[in-house]
Amino acid sequence: MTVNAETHAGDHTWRSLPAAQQPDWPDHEALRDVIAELESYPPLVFAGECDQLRTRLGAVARGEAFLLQGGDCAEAFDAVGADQIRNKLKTLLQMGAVLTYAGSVPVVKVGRIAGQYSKPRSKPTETRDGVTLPTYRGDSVNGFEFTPEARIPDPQRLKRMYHASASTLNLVRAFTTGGYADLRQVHAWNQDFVKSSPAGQRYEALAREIDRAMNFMNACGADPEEFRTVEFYSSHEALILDYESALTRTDSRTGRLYDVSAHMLWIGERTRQLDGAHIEFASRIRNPIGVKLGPTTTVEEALTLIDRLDPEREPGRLTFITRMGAGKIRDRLPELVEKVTASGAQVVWICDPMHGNTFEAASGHKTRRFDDVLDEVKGFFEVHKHLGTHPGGIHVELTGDDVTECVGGGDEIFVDDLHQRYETACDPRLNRSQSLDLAFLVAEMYRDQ
Ligand SMILES: O=C[C@H](O)[C@H](O)COP(=O)(O)O
Ligand SMILES: C=C(OP(=O)(O)O)C(=O)O
Ligand SMILES: [Mn+2]
Repeated sequence: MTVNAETHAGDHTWRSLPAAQQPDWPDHEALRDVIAELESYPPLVFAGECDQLRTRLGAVARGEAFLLQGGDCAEAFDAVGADQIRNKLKTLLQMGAVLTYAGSVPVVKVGRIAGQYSKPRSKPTETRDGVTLPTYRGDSVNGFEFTPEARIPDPQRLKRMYHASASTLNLVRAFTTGGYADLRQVHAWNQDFVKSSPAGQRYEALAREIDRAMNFMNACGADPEEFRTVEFYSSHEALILDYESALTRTDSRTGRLYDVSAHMLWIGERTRQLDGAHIEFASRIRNPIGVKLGPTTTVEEALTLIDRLDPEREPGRLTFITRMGAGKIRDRLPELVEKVTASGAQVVWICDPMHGNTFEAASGHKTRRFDDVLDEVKGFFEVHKHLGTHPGGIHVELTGDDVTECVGGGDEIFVDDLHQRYETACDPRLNRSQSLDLAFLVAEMYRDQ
């Protein structure tokens, strides 16, 4: 074990700085008790695993690998079931297989999973039929149900977040190392899906090619054990700093701090203020860090973020997750990439084509068009191709379930279909077929690069 769970050394320099988007906990004593309890809990991940992910992301930064980061917008406590977790994982593994094989590139797989329970919101309250209540801020804070009781922030939920993360991660580790993720199962991940969907059929054809390639390698004497397990990492937005800092521990090997709630943490668009608590917190931990960059990001901000978060200029430490919107990426991204590259920093650039493309349908559903998502990814590839830099990956909101939350895709979903299976607690996710469609299209773009 590489983390000494006994020496809790939660870092508290962030406490003197303004922290955006923190819950208004009504009972501070209860919060203090919860923090003390969380501080005694064992780590969910080990420092050495975070270091390994940083090494993998270093390869992405150098242009030798591609990052696939995806999962729910908001995980929910009542969705910690084997089927839902397996479906999500299956979707990510299928996307990974498509990108690796069709894109001919090693893929680093990171889930928005086992900790993605906290949401920043654009408004503090929500009004329905004349009733105004605090907004839902994720299961770690309050309940989704639209009642005054459910919407009161309850610090006990932070402990449920820990336990839900632990159960999820345990299952993810079992699936990814216990044989289910064996590349020889490449067809099995597609059963129940193939017949019904064009994306599934396209995937089946690719899986047959992968089979042939593996038979060839076996015949050449390659070790089949190589394909038995898959490296898979967890990540979430580091939003509720009381939780993240309670899970920050000193690594006994190096004496440095790691947030052991996930392998990778990212700072959101709404909390990345240079003089704010979130960036301060992120600057103190050794995990790989992501920062979301929206369309208003200036070159100065990007360069200062690098100075604060990656002072040693270590490839793999810092990932910029751009989320400009399909209409803005071709205009906003070039200057950022150009100036950051000219500064000598080697960050990972990945594209979140979801958060700049959200709109409200006439039915009131928050949704995204598959075509806008695709267009933003295209813009991302175009910009990097033009500058001769590496399009390092994608960051997507998806689920393995057959939901109707985003419109378009090969198995077309129309605006009028949205109500059918609209299950997200926050933002609209790509369903399995839309996710696979996207993976095939991204693989083509990567190959053309
Ligand atoms: O990912 C989450 C959302 O984009 C974020 O919570 C803002 O959503 P809102 O505008 O509905 O509050
Ligand atoms: C809130 C999110 O994104 P952003 O910070 O980019 O708005 C998210 O990733 O769910
Ligand atoms: Mn979201």
